[in-house]
Amino acid sequence: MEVEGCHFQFRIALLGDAAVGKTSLLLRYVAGAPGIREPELEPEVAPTVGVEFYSRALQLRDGLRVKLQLWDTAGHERFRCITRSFYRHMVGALLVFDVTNRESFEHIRDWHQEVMATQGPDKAVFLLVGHKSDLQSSRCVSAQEAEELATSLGMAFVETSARNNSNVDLAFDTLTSAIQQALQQGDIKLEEDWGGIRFIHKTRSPGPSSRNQHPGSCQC
Ligand SMILES: Nc1nc2c(ncn2[C@@H]2O[C@H](COP(=O)(O)OP(=O)(O)OP(=O)(O)O)[C@@H](O)[C@H]2O)c(=O)[nH]1
Repeated sequence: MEVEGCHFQFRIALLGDAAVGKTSLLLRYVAGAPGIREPELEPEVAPTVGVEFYSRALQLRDGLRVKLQLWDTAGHERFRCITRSFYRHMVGALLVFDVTNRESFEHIRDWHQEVMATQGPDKAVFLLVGHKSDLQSSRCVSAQEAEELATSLGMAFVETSARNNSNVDLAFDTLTSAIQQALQQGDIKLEEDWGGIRFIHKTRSPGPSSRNQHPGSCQC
């Protein structure tokens, strides 16, 4: 995979039932980017209407630079036709449930199925996220059964808490690395007319020895 002077953009969505904590998880992740001060307290968040957009840049293990375009989707059923229209344009999804809400866990297969039905099997990489892990006393989904579900669906599992800032970076890093691996192995392919992954080439500025080349510009 070419690295120097180039980077990728990965489009990733957070999917899951209403109020499982998708916005809080995403706000915590975006606030944790280098140079951004962490929020002092988890803010009271309003339910998402349709889809909202965020981004964060990442440097991967081998020096590859990735810009994550992050889509926060509404969990409520009445927005489903809007969120569905985004599935085809993403390469990764965090399937989020609330460890204190059994129903949200039971709906994970439906979320997965819905994306697969829209996208086809070779486009999306998933991560199962058990959120609100700080609420241990009211937990009703064990880590073991979540692991089993993740394995049966062919994805990794991470438990997170926006309140404790626990494993937030790990969740996004795990998904990003899995996308990178799928790309390197050819399981996912770059396609001109598909926005899930964009390859952004930043050409060098012309030096004395490159006078005949067209001056390049960064398209990011
Ligand atoms: N204890 C605890 N509460 C959380 C955590 N993350 C979010 N919450 C709370 O859960 C509630 C719902 O959080 P949101 O982030 O709005 O959930 P959402 O999944 O984006 O909801 P929709 O936009 O309706 O789909 C809010 O009251 C949050 O404060 C967490 O890690 N721990």
